[in-house]
Amino acid sequence: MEHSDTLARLEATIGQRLQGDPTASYVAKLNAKGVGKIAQKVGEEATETVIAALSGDHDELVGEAADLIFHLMVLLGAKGVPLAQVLAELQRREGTSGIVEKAGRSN
Ligand SMILES: N=c1c2ncn([C@@H]3O[C@H](COP(=O)(O)OP(=O)(O)OP(=O)(O)O)[C@@H](O)[C@H]3O)c2ncn1[C@@H]1O[C@H](COP(=O)(O)O)[C@@H](O)[C@H]1O
Repeated sequence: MEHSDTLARLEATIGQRLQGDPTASYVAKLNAKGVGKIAQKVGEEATETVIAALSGDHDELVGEAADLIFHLMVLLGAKGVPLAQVLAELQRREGTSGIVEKAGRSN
């Protein structure tokens, strides 16, 4: 199965589950707690990803990165931001340099 389709399938599943039964779905349970709780989970998973990168092993980092991306996808879904819009923004940046000239600044 193509990995490139995985995020699209996950987005569709999350979209179906957001308003689902909180006793049967983690996505529905998290969404029922509000966007603040989802955002908090993204922050926690980001921190765990950083810790895994600095002191964990390869598999730990893979797992934490998956948790982070999943929770970010839930946040985007809850906020009504289509993944395609984020991918379009990344595509727009393709070929541009990440180094931006800052006039009058030396750092
Ligand atoms: N990819 C995931 C995924 N990754 C992690 N998790 C869940 O995220 C939770 C994170 O664990 P934590 O210990 O940090 O959080 P918690 O203790 O459950 O919750 P809090 O204490 O923070 O409230 C765990 O319950 C994991 O099972 C996921 N749950 C669901 N998915 C995908 O979402 C789909 C829909 O899931 P449901 O909504 O459960 O049907 C699934 O088919 C999967 O594809």
